[in-house]
Amino acid sequence: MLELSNLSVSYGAIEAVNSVSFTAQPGSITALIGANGAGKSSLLKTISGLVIPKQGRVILDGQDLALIKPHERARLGIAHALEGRRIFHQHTVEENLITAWHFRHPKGDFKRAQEQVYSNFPILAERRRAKAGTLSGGQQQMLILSMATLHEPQVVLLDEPSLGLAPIIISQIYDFIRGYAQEGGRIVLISEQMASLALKVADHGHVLRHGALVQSGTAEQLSGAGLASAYLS
Ligand SMILES: Nc1ncnc2c1ncn2[C@@H]1O[C@H](COP(=O)(O)OP(=O)(O)OP(=O)(O)O)[C@@H](O)[C@H]1O
Repeated sequence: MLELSNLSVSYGAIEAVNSVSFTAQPGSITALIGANGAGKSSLLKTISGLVIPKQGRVILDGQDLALIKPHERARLGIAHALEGRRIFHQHTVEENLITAWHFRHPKGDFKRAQEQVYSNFPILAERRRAKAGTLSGGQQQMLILSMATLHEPQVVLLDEPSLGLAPIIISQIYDFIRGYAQEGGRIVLISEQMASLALKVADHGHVLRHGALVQSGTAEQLSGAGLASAYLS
């Protein structure tokens, strides 16, 4: 279980996250919903360790992560796909996968992991020798998700994975994320500006506004009336 307790983040005078607490269970997807600047990315960064909170705790399976550096969190099984398509554009699809594999000092079998990627997203197999910069936005997002999940991390943080993608690609990507969370009992957190998209894939949602949680519930509860007005203003 992942537990966020009373987390606050500031950048100088800017309060990005204000006393946020919630838990996320294995096998479930949690959506962080909010407008531009609501604090979603900052919250995800406190979990992967890229941002040090002003107060509060991040606890994974009972372990307080306060003193654990980002690269050590990655080895503990926390993967973070940052906002924007951060891949090596001049390298091929296969080279990007190899880089992601070696980045985390694996002991396992790369070939097997790679075949799993190509079975999840056959288009990546077709384009394995293409430079990543020549892929479509959807294919790049598939590559990013594949790189983030290559080591089968226990916790996956996805910052706006659907941004700028066509609905058919979004549903393909979300199907993969759902399977990844459910089949392996993993914890997935997704940040999304579009509540309707996030709530289609998530089990639970938390609405952030100006850094604070203003609404929480199951996806079904949040899909009801009143959500938009809670966070769009
Ligand atoms: N490195 C930084 N330095 C200063 N202010 C920052 C920094 N990163 C974020 N902020 C500010 O913190 C607040 C929350 O930003 P954050 O990126 O966490 O929100 P968000 O909900 O993820 O928005 P977006 O969807 O635009 O990424 C905003 O006011 C933003 O301008």
